[in-house]
Amino acid sequence: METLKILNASQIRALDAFTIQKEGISSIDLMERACATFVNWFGQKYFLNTKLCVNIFCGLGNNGGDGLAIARLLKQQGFCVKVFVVQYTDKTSADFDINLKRLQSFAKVNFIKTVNDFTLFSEIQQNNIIIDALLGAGINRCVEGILKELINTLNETTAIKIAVDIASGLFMDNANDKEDVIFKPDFTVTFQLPKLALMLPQNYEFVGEWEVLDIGLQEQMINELPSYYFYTAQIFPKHRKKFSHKGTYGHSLILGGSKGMMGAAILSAKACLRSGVGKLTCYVPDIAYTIMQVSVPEAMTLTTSDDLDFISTHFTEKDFEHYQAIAIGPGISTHPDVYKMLESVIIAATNKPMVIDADALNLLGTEEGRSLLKQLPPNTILTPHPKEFQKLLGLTWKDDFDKLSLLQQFAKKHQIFVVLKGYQTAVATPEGDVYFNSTGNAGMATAGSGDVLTGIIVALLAQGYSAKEAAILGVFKHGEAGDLAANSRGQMAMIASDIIDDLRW
Ligand SMILES: NC(=O)C1=CN([C@@H]2O[C@H](COP(=O)(O)OP(=O)(O)OC[C@H]3O[C@@H](n4cnc5c(N)ncnc54)[C@H](OP(=O)(O)O)[C@@H]3O)[C@@H](O)[C@H]2O)[C@@H](O)CC1
Ligand SMILES: [K+]
Repeated sequence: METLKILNASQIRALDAFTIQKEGISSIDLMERACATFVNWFGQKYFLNTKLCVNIFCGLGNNGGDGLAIARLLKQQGFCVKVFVVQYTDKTSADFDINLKRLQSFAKVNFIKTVNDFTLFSEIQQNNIIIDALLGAGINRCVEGILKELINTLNETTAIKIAVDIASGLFMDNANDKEDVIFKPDFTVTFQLPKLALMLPQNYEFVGEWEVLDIGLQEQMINELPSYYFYTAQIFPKHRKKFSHKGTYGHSLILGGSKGMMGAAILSAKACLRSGVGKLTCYVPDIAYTIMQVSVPEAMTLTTSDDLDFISTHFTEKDFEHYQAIAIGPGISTHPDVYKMLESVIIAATNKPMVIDADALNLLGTEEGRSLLKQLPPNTILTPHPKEFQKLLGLTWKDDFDKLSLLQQFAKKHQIFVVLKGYQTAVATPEGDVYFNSTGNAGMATAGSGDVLTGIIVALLAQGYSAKEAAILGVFKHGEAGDLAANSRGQMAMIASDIIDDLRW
């Protein structure tokens, strides 16, 4: 698994200082390196597009210093560059001063002191670019005064907007107030490591697309610095052995379906079979026996003869002895008898890897259901979307940072894995770590998508992947398949079955 660690602003400052000391360079050299990397990225994106006018807005700290160095380097490459320094205070950083001198030796720098000076850039048009180097990691309060006016004005232009390191006004490690004024970039180009603020849905319009540029900060220290947060850049499945048979890859049991919701169980079953499981048994309501047999011929099907629309069986440990992993939830309905069934499964599944989804989560998210949470076998995987997670908690959150912290506490308290679904799905571990996913797209916000994920995860559990591997790898491959489906049809045309069709292992 390739992950990027997410560090907070003060850790990044320490990493910065350590790199400077370890390499025996000065901070201006590191700034130059970061800016050269940025300009290289920019050049690849807008290669020799000399019609573009690049308007760079600089603050007075090191983020502003970056802006000045980027201006110089872009100018040297033949880009049309205009530079605006906002004088909101008299205090400047040393590296800002050096870069201002370097730039002024061969280019004009415009200074903005009041709103009247906004006429200096009034001609910024659609095909132009705005680079935001006003404030970066050093932000410690919301923006006010001239900075606020400027950011509001820039946000109104139709130019392509790029933030250096992080959008000005956006806090890296904690929540902004709703009223805060923040730059709204199309791209955030951030140095070395992703930042926590980039992970959370509430910040989407203040992040845009984002990319990390490696500026060569010391790996050794990155590895040593503690963090709860990681970004899963890549993860691969294990190789299948040449001398293997279906018994090698485990037997999954999916408990799913009820009248009118058999599709959910079918999608889980198909996704499970497409994810390398050796054998699959589906336990479905009596009325759905034929539906399942016909829809998924590769799966074995079990049922009762009670003529019911839902599963109301009371399971015991013995019922599960032939299975390596269990999934429960897709389409099971929230009938009170189904709750009793779920309770029996949770009690009987001690020591069985298990994934719990959909209606099973709705049942656990009731007053009565929440008391069952403490009986969940350790390492059970829950896969709620935010609404289901809210029910499981029995309370709501102030903002996404608060939600994240509640997620960590919940996973720790119950010693389980929680897959909080959404863009950049967060997988929380019993240790309280969180892995944000890098694959997936908005086309996956469609009925049945979650059922597919459940099928993938239970297949991986049955094959002997640990709960952590199954959750992180499952989420990653689910998103990757979603990206393939979106590439071939477009996000709006995608349905959950396309995600199954596009699974590649
Ligand atoms: N780390 C790395 O690896 C590298 C980092 N690099 C770059 O350095 C950037 C960080 O630079 P930085 O520390 O100088 O902070 P920056 O964001 O420019 O702020 C400057 C000062 O503004 C102030 N201030 C705070 N909030 C404010 C507000 N709302 N409104 C007004 N003022 C406010 C506050 O000072 P205060 O007023 O509190 O004394 C603060 O000190 C980083 O994002 C990256 O671009 C690269 O060059 C090289 C590699
Ligand atoms: K910025």
